[in-house]
Amino acid sequence: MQTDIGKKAAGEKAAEYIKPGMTVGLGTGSTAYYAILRIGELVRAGMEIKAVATSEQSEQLAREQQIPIIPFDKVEKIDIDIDGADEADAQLQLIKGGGGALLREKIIAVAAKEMLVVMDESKLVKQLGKFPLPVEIATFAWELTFKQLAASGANPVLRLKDNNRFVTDNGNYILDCRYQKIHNAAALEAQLNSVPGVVENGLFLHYASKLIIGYQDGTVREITRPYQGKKSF
Ligand SMILES: O=C(CO)[C@H](O)[C@H](O)COP(=O)(O)O
Repeated sequence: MQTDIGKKAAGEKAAEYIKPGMTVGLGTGSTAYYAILRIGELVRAGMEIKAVATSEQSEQLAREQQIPIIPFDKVEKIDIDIDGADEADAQLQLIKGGGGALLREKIIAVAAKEMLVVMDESKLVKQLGKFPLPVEIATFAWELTFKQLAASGANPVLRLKDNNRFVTDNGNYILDCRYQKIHNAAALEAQLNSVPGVVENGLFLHYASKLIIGYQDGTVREITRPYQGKKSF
């Protein structure tokens, strides 16, 4: 597929930032996939790293690639998190969760010193919101949470998979909220987080330190936020 050239270029470029001894967060999706494959090659060539995964799917892929996955009680720091995005703007604000892994992805992104976002050129937008914003919700009385979000103008749609309700790795549902344009992402994030039943939302506003954008000709462009000296904990 043509677009995979950009995804592959971005994923492989991100792996260049990994150094021996690092603990790496492994993202989820078809672009993070290419980073995980490349990291697997590095590991099999002898590079010693540790990793944590943002989904069961990525953990399984990592294990197939012989990447050592460590339990969370052994994590002292996460040096780099490499993950995809559904949309990103030039301020490095993201919408994530198209693959349904947003909660685990956000937990890892917050803990990582650096978050590298791998994406093809189609994901870079002037304004967030065209991609429906995934909101993970508790299954208990989900219909009421749905109504609360609908009343706030979110235009939610319950995510389905094979005609059944999509269930996240955490046992929750996802509402895809169709805003079309998000004018004040920080205010929207605060409003969503104030609704009981909302577990997490797909706005990642402050976490990305670098966008690695892959193009169909195989080149990459990077947009970097000045390093803030962020610690894991
Ligand atoms: O947030 C995600 C999963 O929850 C993915 O990172 C996002 O959906 C991008 O995926 P892809 O690289 O396949 O386009």
